Amino acid sequence: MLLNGFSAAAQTLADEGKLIWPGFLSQDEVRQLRADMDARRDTFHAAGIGREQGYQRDTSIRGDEVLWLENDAPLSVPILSALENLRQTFNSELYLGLAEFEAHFAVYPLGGFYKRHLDQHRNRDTRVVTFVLYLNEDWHEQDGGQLRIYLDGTQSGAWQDVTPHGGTLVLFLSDRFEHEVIPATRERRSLTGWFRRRAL
Ligand SMILES: O=C(O)CCC(=O)C(=O)O
Ligand SMILES: [Fe+2]
Repeated sequence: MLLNGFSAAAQTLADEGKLIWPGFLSQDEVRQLRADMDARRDTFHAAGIGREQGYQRDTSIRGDEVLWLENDAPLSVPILSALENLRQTFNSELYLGLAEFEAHFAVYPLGGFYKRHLDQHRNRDTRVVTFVLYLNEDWHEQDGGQLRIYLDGTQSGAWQDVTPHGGTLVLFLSDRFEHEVIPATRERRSLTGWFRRRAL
């Protein structure tokens, strides 16, 4: 796991609003986290959209299954403490006032997708930075499953596709980039979450 370069990552996030970081985890670490997911596979549930009264499950919008992780969940790779260090770096370098993070494992079944969306909930904008860490083995371009990041607000606007190679970490400002998950021809896994400010 890369434990340096966090300051440079903060700078890129400040300059560009996003950061693609291939090789954040080694393939061996990816395998270990996949095993952690497998051990918890029975406890995953269909992901929803919105929160509290607005919460709903809608498989026409997203088709993944998730397992929320406690911040001290015992995993084979200390990824949660690395994310905690990243949170602290973003605070000290960028004054983002990130109070905490939330994270879940996600599994998209074959053909699964998540339609274009913004990660902030309409009534509670506490999500500041989104992170997605891919946990796939031997992913190829033709397997699909790209994360499509829209670079401006318009439907016709340009986008950037990220192939979900195992070990790649993606970070972006949650209120800036709409994005979607393109269907894949195989199961697609990740650890996804958000650095958040405290609700006012
Ligand atoms: O898995 C991805 O690439 C992105 C997932 C996502 O957009 C989300 O969970 O909000
Ligand atoms: Fe998202």
